[in-house]
Amino acid sequence: MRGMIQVAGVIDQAEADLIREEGVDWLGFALRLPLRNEDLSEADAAAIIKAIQPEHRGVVITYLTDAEEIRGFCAELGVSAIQLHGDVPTAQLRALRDIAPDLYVLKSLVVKADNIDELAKTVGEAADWVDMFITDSFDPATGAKGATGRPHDWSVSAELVRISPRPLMLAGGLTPANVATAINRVRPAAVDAHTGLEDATGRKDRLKVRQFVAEARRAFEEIA
Ligand SMILES: O=C(O)c1ccccc1NCC(=O)[C@H](O)[C@H](O)COP(=O)(O)O
Repeated sequence: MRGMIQVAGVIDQAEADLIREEGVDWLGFALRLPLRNEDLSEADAAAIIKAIQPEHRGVVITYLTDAEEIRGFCAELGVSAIQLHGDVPTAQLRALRDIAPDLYVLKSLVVKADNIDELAKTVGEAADWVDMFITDSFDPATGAKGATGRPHDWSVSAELVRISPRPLMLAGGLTPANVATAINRVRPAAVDAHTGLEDATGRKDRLKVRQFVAEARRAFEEIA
């Protein structure tokens, strides 16, 4: 799985349609978050996910950490992929693989000022139980570990790509203007963007999504 594009923070059916029409592969729905309100209800997310055709995929982005709870939530929503953004113990990742072997699991690696050793250790410990890692940015001002709109030190993500036995998705402050450079520097298997594709009202801007997809596809072809 290489050259994959995810757009996160879907807020309703119209936005999901826009993202899909512009050629994005995966649609991320942020639910059960500690720091901010969800953009949509779980019932609305489930209805949108149900209508997603097999060439696309709905991914639930959450801070849940308990394997049983994660499995139950995915079943309720009808999703086949989960992005775990919290500090999930390795034992819970292993338990999740045991009870939901077909669930595609992405595990976040939140890049801070000096935590590359800790992230490398997580890659080593978690790789057997996850399908993909996602590097994302930390905002020290708010404590946010996602949807920060801030790029991080891409050399950290590049090193994690080098050592990880699993594919890695790059996220954090990506925009149409920087995604090609980011792909060339980090050489990830996938990219994700959220706030960098929004307009002034907080909805996804069609032109920004279109440009992001075009720039990312071009860069993925260059590094292939
Ligand atoms: O998408 C969210 O609302 C969200 C909230 C809390 C934690 C993570 C969240 N999303 C994870 C993502 O995959 C985002 O797209 C990623 O953090 C990149 O966001 P941005 O820097 O705004 O492009």
